[in-house]
Amino acid sequence: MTADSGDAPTVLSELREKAGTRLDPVHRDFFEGGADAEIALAENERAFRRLALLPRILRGSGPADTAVTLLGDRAALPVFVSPTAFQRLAHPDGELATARATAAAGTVLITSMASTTAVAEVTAAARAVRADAAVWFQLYLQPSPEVTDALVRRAERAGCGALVVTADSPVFGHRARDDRNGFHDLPAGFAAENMRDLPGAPQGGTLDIAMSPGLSWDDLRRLRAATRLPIVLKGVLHPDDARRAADEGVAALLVSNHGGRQLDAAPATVEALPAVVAAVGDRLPVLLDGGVRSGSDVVIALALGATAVGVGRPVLWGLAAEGEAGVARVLEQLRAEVAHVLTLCGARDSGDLTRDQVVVRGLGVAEC
Ligand SMILES: Cc1cc2nc3c(=O)[nH]c(=O)nc-3n(C[C@H](O)[C@H](O)[C@H](O)COP(=O)(O)O)c2cc1C
Ligand SMILES: O=C(O)C(=O)c1ccccc1
Repeated sequence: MTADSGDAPTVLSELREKAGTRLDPVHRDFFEGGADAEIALAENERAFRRLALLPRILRGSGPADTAVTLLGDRAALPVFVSPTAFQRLAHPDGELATARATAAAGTVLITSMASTTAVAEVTAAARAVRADAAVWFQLYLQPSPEVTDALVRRAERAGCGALVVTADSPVFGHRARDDRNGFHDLPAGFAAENMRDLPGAPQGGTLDIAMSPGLSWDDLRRLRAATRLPIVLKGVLHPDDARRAADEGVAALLVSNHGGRQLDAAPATVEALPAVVAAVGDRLPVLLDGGVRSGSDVVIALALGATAVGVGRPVLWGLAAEGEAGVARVLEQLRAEVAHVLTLCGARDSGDLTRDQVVVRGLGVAEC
């Protein structure tokens, strides 16, 4: 039996399958799952498949250059690692393996506030591989400013180059798989290591990560005043919020629906991207994550105006399947695919791509 057309196995899909055989099914559901009916989760991938790339020809573009600059950090590929929680549940080396592989690939790691390894250990592992490795810290603003401040100091001391503030989680999304499995906490022997020794934390234990619907632009402004680190706002979908974020002095935006794990009715991120780019693309870098599974997906997002894109689950698949080597394989595969697709599109780099090169599949008949 052959796979349905469009479903041929890829390096990433094979790592996903291997991860599935290695993971505890409860943890696999936690990593793979989305909110509610998992519509946003499915649509992130499907929306890329509804788009096509119109190649340009005979442009003499030469070999592709996949490198981009992200907030002053050089990335060898326009793909960064999006923050994902609890990586030690995927592999014993957890966040350390991800940090080493990402540093070796020469791209940016966004490490989660909900990591099972302390941020200082994550940055140390990355820097041991590459002295100038870029690690950014993902932050959920906490209702207590003292707690937020302590987390920011921790990220600063660890040498993080930016704070990535996740703003799409005024409450935790409903995850039906986790509810069914009764998965709501880390198992014994694992902890959210960044949450130790914070104001209000129990002696020897960790403070729970709070999500709060009370947070506002005022809280973001307070954060800006409390740090010199650039701030990336994660979870932007509405162009008016993009404009407001730019007005507030945010350094970059990350168009994201949290991998379909928060608002299930949220649009696919690649469908939300063009309006955000139109609103603020000339003022600050616009990043995207959600559903990126191939070099074509990356190039489509770049042609629509993204500076770079993030991958969440693909990194977890590599990690669960093969540890550090698996994460390295995911990033190398995407780098090679991006280079190949750029060349096939007649582009040396993302600056050669134009918006008109992205078309919607299935609408071509009207033009005939
Ligand atoms: C298992 C898992 C854990 C996640 N944990 C976090 C997190 O701690 N903080 C955060 O901002 N986003 C988190 N996300 C969302 C990712 O940063 C990212 O937006 C999403 O995974 C991108 O979609 P993709 O998985 O299709 O690549 C998580 C996603 C997954 C799948
Ligand atoms: O699962 C998630 O998507 C997530 O963001 C998260 C945040 C805190 C703890 C665990 C997971």
